[in-house]
Amino acid sequence: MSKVNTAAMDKQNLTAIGLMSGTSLDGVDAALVHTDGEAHVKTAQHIFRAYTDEERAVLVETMRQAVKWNFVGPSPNIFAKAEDIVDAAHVDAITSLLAKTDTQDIDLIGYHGQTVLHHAAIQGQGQGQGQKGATLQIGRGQALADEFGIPTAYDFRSNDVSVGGQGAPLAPVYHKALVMAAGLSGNTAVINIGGVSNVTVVVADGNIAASDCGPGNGPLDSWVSQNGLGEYDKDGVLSLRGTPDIARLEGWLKRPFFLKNVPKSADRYDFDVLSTMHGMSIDNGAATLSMFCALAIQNTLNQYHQAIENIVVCGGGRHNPAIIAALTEALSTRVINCDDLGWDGDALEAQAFAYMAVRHKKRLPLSFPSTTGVSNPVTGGVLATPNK
Ligand SMILES: Nc1ncnc2c1ncn2[C@@H]1O[C@H](COP(=O)(O)OP(=O)(O)OP(=O)(O)O)[C@@H](O)[C@H]1O
Ligand SMILES: CC(=O)N[C@H]1[C@@H]2OC[C@@H](O2)[C@@H](O)[C@@H]1O[C@H](C)C(=O)O
Repeated sequence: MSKVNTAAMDKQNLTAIGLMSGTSLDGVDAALVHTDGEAHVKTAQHIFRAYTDEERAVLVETMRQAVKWNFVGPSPNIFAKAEDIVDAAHVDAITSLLAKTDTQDIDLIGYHGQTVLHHAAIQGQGQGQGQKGATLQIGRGQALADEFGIPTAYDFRSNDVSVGGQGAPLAPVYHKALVMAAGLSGNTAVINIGGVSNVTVVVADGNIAASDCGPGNGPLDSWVSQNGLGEYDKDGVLSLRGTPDIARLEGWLKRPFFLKNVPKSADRYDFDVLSTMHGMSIDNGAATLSMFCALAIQNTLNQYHQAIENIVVCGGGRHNPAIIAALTEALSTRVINCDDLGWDGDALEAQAFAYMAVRHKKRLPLSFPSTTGVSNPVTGGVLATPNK
């Protein structure tokens, strides 16, 4: 199958499929975007392809082995099997997306892959002056390029890490485009609550700053599944019944991650608080973890010392009323569900990688000193061109 439109490559607006398999390991989001990689963004269809329980079990085990491997020596054998699963799930996702659209001329695919291990760069005295981090996203860009006959940008984080950046978050450049198009007045924070949470502050003149905040739904998901109650706290039912343990929260918030300056990045498994939760009821544990997510976001926003008029929330955590209530209380302000601005909060990260694929193609920067701590704005991604 070939859907490449090489003649269209030079046009200002390109059509790209963006793909994201996030730290929650719930599945793959695929989204279609028409964009010039700058101010013009027109979003189209989105689909979600869930991982099966068997697939998720392999990915969870892969991450467990990745932590032990720690980037030292040959990578664990399970990585190849996990990469097959990740590639195949993305092929399914693209196939379903293409079946849902009349658009035939796809110029690019932006393939994030699955992060299996992420070590943040250690901050130094100046931007980009510390010790470099390391990051690994599995998923073969060439496999998708060959399968669909569409050039595929992948490995978006390595370049930033190689020049001393945190390698994350990268979505801020897309958040900026959405905020500017929405015409909100005043400063805006876009908060993504996935397995890990992150924020982009877009100030009224268009400058951006960003950082990971810390735990999103990750620890709560682990608590729920460890207690045999499913994959996540659906609609916040458990959290809403419980009472947060303030003393525990105060202790958790003294951990090194929270003492670092923005911009900083995190791995889903950087917050091993579950080992300190023995004896808690399921409901109180869930309530405490929902509030942990909210306080981590508050802690990050406080570092900007800036009035923020609009707080916009996207990512799966916006579906959890306990997290939203805790966030509203912590920030003493109303939070806006991004869907109310006409954004699709479940598709946003996939859209961001479509947008970034186009920026890669145009050699535009993906990250900035104020978003990942790199010394200078840098682009990112590697391009796989179809062999057939
Ligand atoms: N109805 C719901 N009620 C409560 N929580 C929900 C609901 N729907 C989704 N979630 C939460 O959202 C999570 C998925 O969010 P999302 O897809 O944004 O994460 P991700 O993209 O995998 O993570 P990251 O952004 O860290 O890469 C689920 O694991 C769950 O915790
Ligand atoms: C290393 C990695 O995969 N980080 C993810 C993760 O999930 C949320 C947060 O942590 C963010 O930093 C990033 O993803 C988004 C898409 C980003 O780079 O903006």
